[in-house]
Amino acid sequence: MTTPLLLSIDQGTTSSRAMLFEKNSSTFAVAQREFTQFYPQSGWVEHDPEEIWKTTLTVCQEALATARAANRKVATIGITNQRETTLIWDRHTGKPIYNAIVWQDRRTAERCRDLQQQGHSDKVASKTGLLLDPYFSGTKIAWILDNVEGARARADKGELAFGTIDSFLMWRLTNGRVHATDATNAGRTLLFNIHTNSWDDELCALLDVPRSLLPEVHDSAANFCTTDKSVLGEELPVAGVAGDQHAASIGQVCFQPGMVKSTYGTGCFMMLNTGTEAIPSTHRLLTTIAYRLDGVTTYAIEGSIFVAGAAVQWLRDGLGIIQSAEETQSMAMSLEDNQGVYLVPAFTGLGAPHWDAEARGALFGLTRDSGPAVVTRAALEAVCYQTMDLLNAMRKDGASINTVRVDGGMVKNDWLTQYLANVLDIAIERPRQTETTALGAAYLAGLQTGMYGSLDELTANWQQEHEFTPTMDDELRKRVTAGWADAVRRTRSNY
Ligand SMILES: Nc1ncnc2c1ncn2[C@@H]1O[C@H](COP(=O)(O)OP(=O)(O)O)[C@@H](O)[C@H]1O
Ligand SMILES: O=P(O)(O)OC[C@H](O)CO
Repeated sequence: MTTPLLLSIDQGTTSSRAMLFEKNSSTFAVAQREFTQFYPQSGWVEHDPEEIWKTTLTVCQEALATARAANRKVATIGITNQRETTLIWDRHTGKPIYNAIVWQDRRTAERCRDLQQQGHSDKVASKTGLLLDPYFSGTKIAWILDNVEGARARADKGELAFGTIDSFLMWRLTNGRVHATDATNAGRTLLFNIHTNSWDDELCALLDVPRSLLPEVHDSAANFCTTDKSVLGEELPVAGVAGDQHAASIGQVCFQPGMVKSTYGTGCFMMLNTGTEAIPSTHRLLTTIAYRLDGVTTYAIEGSIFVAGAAVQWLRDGLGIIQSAEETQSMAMSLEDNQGVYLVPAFTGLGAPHWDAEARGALFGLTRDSGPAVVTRAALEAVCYQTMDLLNAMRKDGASINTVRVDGGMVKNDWLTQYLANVLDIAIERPRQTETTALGAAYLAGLQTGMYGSLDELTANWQQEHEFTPTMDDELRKRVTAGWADAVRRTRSNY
């Protein structure tokens, strides 16, 4: 008998994807749909929750149809999702009361500044590992409650539910029977104490979020729910849930302290496993729950960059200077150097280690000769320099890092991955299976349902496809990284 497949739902910032994996981590099928990004005001980013649901349902149905056509059984579902993105819906109808406010959205910057000025930063950091930044869910929840007519009163009456996207999908997959999330997603709300592993009343009061809104929090591998037959045509257990960056760490099998992965999707997120100890960063990185298994929390230090692949999308959809993301590779390669041009893609502010919500993007060093290729190259280079800033901050925090495992949509770009090795001056490992986010969620579900007996079994599945080693001379590295540092300095809101 053939081994059953694992279905992973990867609800990302720009697309919803369903992937079927074999037990050995190879891909059996993929279905994917992009959806609309809404930018209603400067610094605001929203998604239509019904479009998120519809695209997710469609890709799941397509993947399940592929399995059925091949006479293959699907054992379980894992869910992974864009984190922090905030939804509030009516418990009775399941209808969201406002669009999803996306993690990149900056509308609560002023509220965060007020909280900082009132002296709440240290308390929030010590309980949540996070900073008071609009990136996280807490202030977005309060914004919806205070700006949608009647919402606060309905929340006080217990009529509304809050969830990150995983929570919303489980609600819909079960026709409203289950309101749950996992510890990694809960840990990104500013309301969850990552040391006691529970919602924190003091933080809920500080951010003005009623406790009645919040979902039940489980381990990342747990019996979350069983899908309703009327939704997917069959009852399937959802047995693994994790925020996408945490899932990517699992897919990259970063189970040992000191192991690092960096994922290049819409944003870029670098995560360093620090074991069962939560280590506070002294260089403006986040302390986060890497995963929670069997009630034991493994922690990580994370560097978060808001714009990576999003810069490539801007070249395509905003400027119209490329037709497809793939073209960026040949355009970057067509130039011998960057001609002194730097793009700081602070479209929605700067994330780690700067945390400057008011900064906005800038291009430096343009001349009359600067054309599409140099701007394209600057966008790719920016992704690498930003990763370098994160690596340096991790090193200043005391980490000893010799290799970085990379994944996500952008790392198919060999030029980018080589340039990353060049500016970081370390080896970059690209795995055979680069869909590590979806894979990580599948692994969690497989662990819970007994398909895998241990983390070691997952580790044995990981295979390197290519190692990129540095080829840039020190002098050039010094020159380009100094050029970047100067561009960032001039982009800061306090410049
Ligand atoms: N060959 C490529 N070169 C550069 N960027 C790419 C390439 N292929 C995809 N991308 C970028 O990667 C991103 C998609 O990665 P993905 O991991 O699917 O993102 P997400 O999960 O955030 O939606 C897009 O922003 C796209 O522009
Ligand atoms: O959609 P991605 O892959 O860029 O990930 C989004 C992150 O989870 C935001 O924190």
